[in-house]
Amino acid sequence: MNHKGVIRGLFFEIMPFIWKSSPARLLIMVVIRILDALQPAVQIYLTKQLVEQATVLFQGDSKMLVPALTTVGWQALFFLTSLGSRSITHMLLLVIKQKAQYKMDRVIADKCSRLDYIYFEESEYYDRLQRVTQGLAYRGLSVLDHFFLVLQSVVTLISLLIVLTSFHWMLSIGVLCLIIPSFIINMKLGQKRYEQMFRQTPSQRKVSYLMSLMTRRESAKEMKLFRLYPYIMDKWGSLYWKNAKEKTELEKNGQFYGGFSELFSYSFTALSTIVVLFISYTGSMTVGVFVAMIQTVTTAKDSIMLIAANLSGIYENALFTSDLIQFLHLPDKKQDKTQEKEVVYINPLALASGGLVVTGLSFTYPNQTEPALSDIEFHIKPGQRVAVVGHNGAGKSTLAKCLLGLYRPQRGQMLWKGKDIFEDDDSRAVSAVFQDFVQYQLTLRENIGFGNITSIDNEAQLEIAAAKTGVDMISQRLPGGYDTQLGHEYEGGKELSHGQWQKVALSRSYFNADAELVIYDEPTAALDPLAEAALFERFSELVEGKTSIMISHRLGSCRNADLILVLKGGRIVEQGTHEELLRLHGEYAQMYKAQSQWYESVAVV
Ligand SMILES: Nc1ncnc2c1ncn2[C@@H]1O[C@H](COP(=O)(O)OP(=O)(O)OP(=O)(O)O)[C@@H](O)[C@H]1O
Repeated sequence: MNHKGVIRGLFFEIMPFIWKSSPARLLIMVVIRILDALQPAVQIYLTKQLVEQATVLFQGDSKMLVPALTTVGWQALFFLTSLGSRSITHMLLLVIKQKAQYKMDRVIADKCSRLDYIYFEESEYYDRLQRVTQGLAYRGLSVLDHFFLVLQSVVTLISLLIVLTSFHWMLSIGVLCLIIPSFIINMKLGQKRYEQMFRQTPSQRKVSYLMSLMTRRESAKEMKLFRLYPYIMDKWGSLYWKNAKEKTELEKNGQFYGGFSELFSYSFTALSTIVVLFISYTGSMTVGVFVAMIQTVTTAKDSIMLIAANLSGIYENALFTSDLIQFLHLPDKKQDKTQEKEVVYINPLALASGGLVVTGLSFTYPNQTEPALSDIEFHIKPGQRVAVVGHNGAGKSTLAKCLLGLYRPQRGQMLWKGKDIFEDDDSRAVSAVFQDFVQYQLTLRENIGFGNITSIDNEAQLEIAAAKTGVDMISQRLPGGYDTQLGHEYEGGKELSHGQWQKVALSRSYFNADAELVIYDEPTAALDPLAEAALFERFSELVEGKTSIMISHRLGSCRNADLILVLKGGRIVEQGTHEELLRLHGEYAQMYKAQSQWYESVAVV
């Protein structure tokens, strides 16, 4: 984003966003800050008064005592008012920030919910997400602090400039000139910090990843077993220090140029004092006015430095929030420019019989040249049980994700009951169990109920879904039954075995009674042989009335399927029933023979 874009984003997106999150509080803040900003001018006036009254008092005129004490009283009153307003604004700002943070986090989560799943497969996405969340937590809302400080300093400065101009116009011009070097230096530094953060995001992410390898439960087993700690720690350390040194280098430059700016402002104050001294030499000035002038110049200089620092602070933070703006402007649907507009022929007979019709489906992952799926064609009639088999990397999971509408294929069509899967997002009609299913660190009830969130409180449906996979038995052994917190991440959570978690994931898919198409990607990989056999025995009953697609490496489990699709190198190389495929003596027959031979040889041993 260029300078203009950053400023536009700040004024037309970030500021209105913050404003809308708490307009009344912000308005009160603005009023209090403006009143507060007039304080220095009033204090300088009162100091001048006090010095002049004290001078008269020192000359032995005791009548001046009461007015002098009154001035001290006013000073104390203003001090107390400013103290009160400071704590009010502190509290107001806290609530404003909480509200804005909440709204921003919601907007980000909402955006994530709308983005195509394919974004989540890209490293650039994670880099950006890290910058966005970091930018928000540490930067986005600091704009607000900087804004208020600028507002307050500008009002203070204007009031002081009026005082200075009444004394000598050159002093006002001099004060104003101070802003230029300070602003430029701070702005350049801010830009450099942002560029550095942008450059370092991938390696920062790697630093966090390496740290998590050393601290997280999932990796602890292998880290200890393979004695990886020293190696990973070295890798983490060198990357950590590479980033840290770059940051130190930048800050060193910052300090150097910052020193210049300080020197410049000090020279100005010294020069102004000399000018005021020369003028006072003419004898037209009282001590009170002299003190007031010096104080005005110093306070005005401080206001200028504050304005410069905070303006560049706003710019720097705006650079950080520009990532947020770009993130929020990402098109929800990832448009693939290479998408071919070729018309794909669809068999009208297949279409008429309903079910799932897939024609000419091709899909290539972003940043890849080789397609993961090419020219996939098949037809599944309503209620059929289909198995998808193939070697590792053949494209089975990719096909499942395409069928679930998670990936948008570059070519071809997938029609469910005559409607394009991608265009017609009726997610309630589809359910799935993924290879890498989620172990929600929440209650067992939620872990199952998430299969159909609208029915999460339906106790009877929960019992049925749990009974189908034996989760009802697991629940009986848990202290809080279905309301037991699962997992190890939070206090009081009960951890399940991987196979038990898989049963819970299966129950989740059964919980969606409305699902007409169910896709299972290796649903029994973690189950013990008895549990797996029991599940397959009842499989027909479990998926009764639904169309099901099961990806499995265990070919024995596919024997009863109505249709078996054999994938190889992203293409369907064979399709038919178990008997038909065996008769072909092709890929499937070879895989089946290899597996059954292994079982037989194990039996002989
Ligand atoms: N996110 C991704 N980005 C790029 N390429 C990918 C991605 N996921 C998978 N692939 C590639 O796509 C191909 C098909 O992968 P897929 O996961 O569909 O295979 P699979 O048949 O399910 O394998 P397995 O049996 O091992 O689960 C592989 O060559 C794999 O390297």
